Amino acid sequence: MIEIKDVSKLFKTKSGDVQAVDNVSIQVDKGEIFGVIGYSGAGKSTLIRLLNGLETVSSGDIRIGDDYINALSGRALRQKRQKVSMIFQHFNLLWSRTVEQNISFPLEIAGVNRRERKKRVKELIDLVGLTGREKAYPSQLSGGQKQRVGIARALSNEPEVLLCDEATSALDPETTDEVLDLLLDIREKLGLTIVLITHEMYVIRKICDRAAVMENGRVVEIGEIKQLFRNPQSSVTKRFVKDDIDDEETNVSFEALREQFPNAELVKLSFVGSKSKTPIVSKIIKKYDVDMNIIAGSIKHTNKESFGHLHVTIDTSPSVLEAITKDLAAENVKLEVETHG
Ligand SMILES: Nc1ncnc2c1ncn2[C@@H]1O[C@H](COP(=O)(O)OP(=O)(O)OP(=O)(O)O)[C@@H](O)[C@H]1O
Repeated sequence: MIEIKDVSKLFKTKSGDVQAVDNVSIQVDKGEIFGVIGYSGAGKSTLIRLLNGLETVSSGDIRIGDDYINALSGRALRQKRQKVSMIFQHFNLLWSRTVEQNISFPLEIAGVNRRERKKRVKELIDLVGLTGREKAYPSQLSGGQKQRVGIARALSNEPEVLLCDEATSALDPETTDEVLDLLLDIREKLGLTIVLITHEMYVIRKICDRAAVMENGRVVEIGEIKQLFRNPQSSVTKRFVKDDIDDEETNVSFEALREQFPNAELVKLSFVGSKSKTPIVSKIIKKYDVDMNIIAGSIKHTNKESFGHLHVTIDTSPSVLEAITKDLAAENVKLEVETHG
């Protein structure tokens, strides 16, 4: 559906050249929710603006559907933009227009007749759950409702791709969840392909199928969400994953534990999906006759499955620990030693 091939973007500024996007290649399948995550300045905004032709590539190609975005201009580009629409962090609504007038606006520009517009606007209002709020002005809506209007407006011309530019960054956690659920729902109902950029790993985990991690304009890691969480490779991915996983309960103080269990190994067990239900810990305790204490644990959910971590102490010899590590690996549970006893 989307093919970004060897794309670079260089900005020439008075204070020198800025390589905002550096030789990036990404493919996104039809119906996929693909996330791009990175800290400020990583190049996410530039990349997403290249996708809808708001910026032009310095080199490389971007294909969406049958069209090469960099080969389009003028009317052809404007038409393509109707099929590659976008929602924004600050909603970008027209403040003097009501909800229904905002949603109708792109249809007016596209020359859709009044009757058709009315029908389409009603469908979209139902789809995003704003029935009853048609005549409200943006200033009368909550942040979540404003983003719903943004989503409905972006969907008005039946796009193939929806680009989300930090779409939930201005929202509180509960409203973020509502908007993310709406995006999942829309993907389900419309088979839409979604590309989102964010600096929040939570957003990636909650709805994306795959993600790319950017740093200094480059993609440093790309993969399925499960893989990024289970086995992050780059230091920046590790930081994002850690920030998302480490809630207060799992913030284990290793120093205190070392004092409490001076002879034990402190280990982290990571598991995915159904394995979280099998009695792996009790099997290991019985088989090796070892003492294990569960210190902390957490389970997180992605749009496909759950994965979790258990922090435990094991009082045993290095050779038995090695055998346990192998047994667990066969069950798809990763054992990492956190501190040495
Ligand atoms: N129009 C521009 N002219 C010059 N430099 C730019 C321009 N747009 C972006 N940059 C630079 O390109 C780099 C990448 O910026 P970009 O906005 O794409 O990153 P980002 O990951 O989206 O960060 P943020 O979340 O802060 O927007 C930064 O160094 C930025 O200063």
